[in-house]
Amino acid sequence: MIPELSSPSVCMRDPPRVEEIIKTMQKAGTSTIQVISDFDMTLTRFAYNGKRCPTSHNILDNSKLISEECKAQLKDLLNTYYPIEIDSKRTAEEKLPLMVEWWTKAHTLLVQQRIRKDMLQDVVKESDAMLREGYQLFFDHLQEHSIPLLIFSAGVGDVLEEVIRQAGVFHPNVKVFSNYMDFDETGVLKAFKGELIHIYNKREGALLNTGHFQELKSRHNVLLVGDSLGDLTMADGVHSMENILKIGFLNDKVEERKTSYLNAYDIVLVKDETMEVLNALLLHLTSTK
Ligand SMILES: Nc1ccn([C@@H]2O[C@H](COP(=O)(O)O)[C@@H](O)[C@H]2O)c(=O)n1
Ligand SMILES: [Mg+2]
Repeated sequence: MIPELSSPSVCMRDPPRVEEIIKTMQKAGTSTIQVISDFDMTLTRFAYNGKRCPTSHNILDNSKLISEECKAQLKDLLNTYYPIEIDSKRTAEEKLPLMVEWWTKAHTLLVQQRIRKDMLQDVVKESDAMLREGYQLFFDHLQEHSIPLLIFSAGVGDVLEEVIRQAGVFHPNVKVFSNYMDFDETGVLKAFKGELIHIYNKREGALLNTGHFQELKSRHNVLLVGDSLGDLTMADGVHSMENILKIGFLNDKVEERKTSYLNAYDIVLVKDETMEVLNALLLHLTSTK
């Protein structure tokens, strides 16, 4: 049906079921579809030329806005908590309080750095942030077909918005739900706004009062894209969902995590830094034949 689904990076637990969902969604038409995607390591690359690409947090962590002492502290946090985040032997329940601890400590350190809002543009420009190859087609195609894209991220909203703005793809159909910085009247970071979003609370609760899914209540077919098992709850608030196709990028610790990803995601893209499969799927879903 879609040749790209036979590429070596694609793994599926139940290919006939995937085919059935795709057929049903294509038949229902573009006006019934919405896309919900994670940001870091899903819309952005995990690595380039053998080197890790930064998350929206790391873009700040590695920037000129952060003192050397604070950089070392943020790196220590990353070295302590990231292995826990991707540890396949620990349950989500075990990890949750530790993830809250990571995010809270990192945000406290960032606030202490008195980051200036007007510097964010430069910091993103000077960073190694990279959207996945094929991002232009992905964003433009969704926009052309008026398909809403919700980016649901536990990263830093102001930074990730700047990444997509600088890439020229922050189209009107894109909404971002993330951790936003709160600046004082002089433009200096004083806190993070609202309820903390970390990788294990991406669900209805966080979006409940925003009216987002209420506005999209006629879009019963969801394409969910993520890179963490925590991303699987991003569509929990969708009204009367009829079909959901879950696509997961498996970037790191592939052998240890493959089984759990195959059990949770319909399509698993293993060490695939591109949006080729996702785009082929979108082109198929929006075709009329
Ligand atoms: N201080 C932190 C906390 C988290 N991260 C990474 O960000 C990712 C979350 O963002 P999503 O867009 O993927 O929701 C998460 O996977 C953490 O590894 C970080 O880099 N620094
Ligand atoms: Mg992610």
